[in-house]
Amino acid sequence: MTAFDPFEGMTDDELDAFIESEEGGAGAAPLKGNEPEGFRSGFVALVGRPNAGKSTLLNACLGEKVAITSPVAQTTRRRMRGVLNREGCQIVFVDTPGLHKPQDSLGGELNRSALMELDDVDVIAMLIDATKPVGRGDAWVAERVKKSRAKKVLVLTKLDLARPDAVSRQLEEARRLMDFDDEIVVSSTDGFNVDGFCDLVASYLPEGPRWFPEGMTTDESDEMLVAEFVREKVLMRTEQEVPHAVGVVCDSIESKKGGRVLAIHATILVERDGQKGIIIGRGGSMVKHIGTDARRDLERVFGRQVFLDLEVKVSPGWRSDVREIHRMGYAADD
Ligand SMILES: Nc1nc2c(ncn2[C@@H]2O[C@H](COP(=O)(O)OP(=O)(O)OP(=O)(O)O)[C@@H](O)[C@H]2O)c(=O)[nH]1
Repeated sequence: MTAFDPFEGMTDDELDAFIESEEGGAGAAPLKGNEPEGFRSGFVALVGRPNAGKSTLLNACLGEKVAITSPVAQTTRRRMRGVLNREGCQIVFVDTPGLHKPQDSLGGELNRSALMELDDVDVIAMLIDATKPVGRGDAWVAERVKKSRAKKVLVLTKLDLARPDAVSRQLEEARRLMDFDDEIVVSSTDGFNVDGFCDLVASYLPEGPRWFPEGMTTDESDEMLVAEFVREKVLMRTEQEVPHAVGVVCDSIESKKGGRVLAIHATILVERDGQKGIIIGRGGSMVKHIGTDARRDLERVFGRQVFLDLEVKVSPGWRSDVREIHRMGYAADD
């Protein structure tokens, strides 16, 4: 069962080429389509500090939610691609984990995953939050971005929250970080300049055929979408150290009742018994809320009724175990 069939519309030869080239994308062969002359296609990485608004901008560009978002820093734990097909171009956005000073193995792996993208894309959109002072964190990101040969676009986010004088100040500060090829201010929640942002990055893409079939929105598997939507609901409903200690694995997705119902089992992993108690809640109330919230989103994504069974387990110190981090699908090479 797949919600987004990544292979839809591909010939057998294209499928072989796609599989051989490590899931397609940067470094892979483009599809041989019959795009009109002048068709543009390429990769745009969204990078920046945690919470800068990368995943929210990705969802706004695509017009549907494929990446989870939350007020908790370091929500994104995987490099995720979102494909936007417009007249005359295909933009493959690459959402990356926020770049930050790592506190544990998970943080280190997240940085590595984000940095790996920088050399392999056509455009880097460096996002800076209009409401937070441009600081050492942004300078650190800029130093890494500078080394890439990609075109560099400064994107000032959350315009709806900032005063006009603060926006001008912020732009001046951001321009000092590096010589950007272009700049734009956006509000992803209001939709302000989201189309303009797509036009701008598209203008820097090289001419060439599509990289992904037209009907495809994301390269995430159904299992990963389930795990991420469940994790988002945990982030929304819990506080303090709990969100960072949570990992989610989707164990199974079964089609039932002639395909009308999906029975999904997922495990929420935490590091300590106390965190398990918080996730389960009094009389199981918290995990029930998380399940209800996630089920609503998943029914929309999969377009059918979902039965979601959640289990909570303790896996001490998983964030310090690189193998466990990768098994859960977080960070580079996954
Ligand atoms: N008001 C407003 N809030 C925004 C906007 N863009 C993002 N946010 C909020 O900012 C918070 C962080 O957004 P994300 O998109 O998750 O940020 P991110 O850069 O992907 O974060 P990491 O996963 O930590 O790297 C969320 O609470 C969003 O709702 C915007 O344009 N306006």
